[in-house]
Amino acid sequence: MSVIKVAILGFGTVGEGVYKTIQSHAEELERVLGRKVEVAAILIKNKQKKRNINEDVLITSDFNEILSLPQLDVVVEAIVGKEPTLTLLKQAIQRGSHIITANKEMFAHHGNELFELAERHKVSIGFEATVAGGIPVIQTLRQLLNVNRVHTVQGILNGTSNFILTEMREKKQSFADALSLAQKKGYAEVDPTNDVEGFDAFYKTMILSRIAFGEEPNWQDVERVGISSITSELIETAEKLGLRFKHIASINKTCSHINAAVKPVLVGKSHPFYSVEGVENAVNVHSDIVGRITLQGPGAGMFPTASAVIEDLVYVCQNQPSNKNFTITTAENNEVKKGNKIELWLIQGLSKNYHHPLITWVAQATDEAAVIQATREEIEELLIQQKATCCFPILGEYEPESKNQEETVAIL
Ligand SMILES: NC(=O)C1=CN([C@@H]2O[C@H](COP(=O)(O)OP(=O)(O)OC[C@H]3O[C@@H](n4cnc5c(N)ncnc54)[C@H](OP(=O)(O)O)[C@@H]3O)[C@@H](O)[C@H]2O)C=CC1
Ligand SMILES: N[C@@H](CC=O)C(=O)O
Repeated sequence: MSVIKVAILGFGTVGEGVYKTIQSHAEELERVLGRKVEVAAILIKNKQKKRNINEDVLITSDFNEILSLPQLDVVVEAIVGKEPTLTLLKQAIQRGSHIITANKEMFAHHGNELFELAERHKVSIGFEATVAGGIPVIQTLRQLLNVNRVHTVQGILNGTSNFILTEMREKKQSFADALSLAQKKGYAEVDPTNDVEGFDAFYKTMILSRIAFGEEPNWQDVERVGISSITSELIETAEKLGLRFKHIASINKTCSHINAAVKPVLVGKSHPFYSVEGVENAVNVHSDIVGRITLQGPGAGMFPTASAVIEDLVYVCQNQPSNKNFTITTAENNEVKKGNKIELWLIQGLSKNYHHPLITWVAQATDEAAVIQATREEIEELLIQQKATCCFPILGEYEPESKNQEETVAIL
């Protein structure tokens, strides 16, 4: 019986998880693919590190040795950064191998280039692991929503950020300690600035936008804010109001263009993301026939990510065209012009005595923080004039948490 030969680039959290899963699920893979799957080679950087890899696997830091193997059906990429990754994957495609990547930074920047090359060489690309870890969001959008017109996609897309926010709230951990734990657990990027400043979620959002709307917004127009400014005090204040901080990406398409933002916002109990905690991610798709669908699951870590890669292994071995059904029908929202919509905000530092005809006070959390209703323009004006120190939008409805809370939070 012929065998499917795989090379894994990188043997860190993801690469090792893929290697172990190919072994632990060998029977299932053989059953579904009709052939055994064998890891032929692993590319690493540091040859001195001790690794638990079978002797018959080629371990090398020279990709040419992998390209020279007599058979190479699939190259799984789980290394870091745009280069040398892009170059290695192009070489793999040119050699006729299907590729699978977990590397969102590289894929957000160069996905289209790889698709064109893959099409010419008649190979497939799997990239499920680039967005939301173990949640099969790419396949869901690709296979289940061909006729639905998608209005909006919202998601918690960075496991590390959600983990940090949860640890800070539940266990009263400091930001630094929570980040350090996320690193130990293998959730964070090699450079965790990517996680906590929103770059990782931004790349994932761009990949999702391509799937959901067939195109991306202009990258410069996307508001990208990370969680590094969220203090324990802010988290505590929000909790008093029955709200939780979540780092949320949102994308929608209006008549003329795609809007996207990646930033910390507040959600109340009725929001589907309120209970998405720890390293979990969630993606909510709103489309015209089905309504709202929320997918939730582990957004980072060894085996959740390996799960996405292994399912992609089946997908590419069945030689699905890499770009199949990439564009699904989109609904055009006739939204009120950005900036003029009245929204709910948690605002800090605004004097209780401040009155403005266009600002409605909803609840006072502490002497320093309140929930107000205002347009984004008014909020920006308050910040420019330094009448407030910071503010965060509240998604969905705001309801005080309990009777008890109504006593402590003055509803005006
Ligand atoms: N961790 C996670 O939960 C998830 C990560 N990802 C993505 O997967 C990729 C890998 O992440 P992760 O496993 O966490 O990273 P790690 O840092 O744990 O592992 C990276 C691996 O890549 C190897 N490597 C790095 N640079 C090179 C190079 N130039 N040539 C050869 N090998 C190289 C390292 O080699 P050596 O061991 O020798 O140092 C290491 O084995 C990243 O792009 C990440 O964004 C995607 C989804 C989830
Ligand atoms: N660092 C990423 C890993 C998965 O993509 C995250 O925390 O989400």
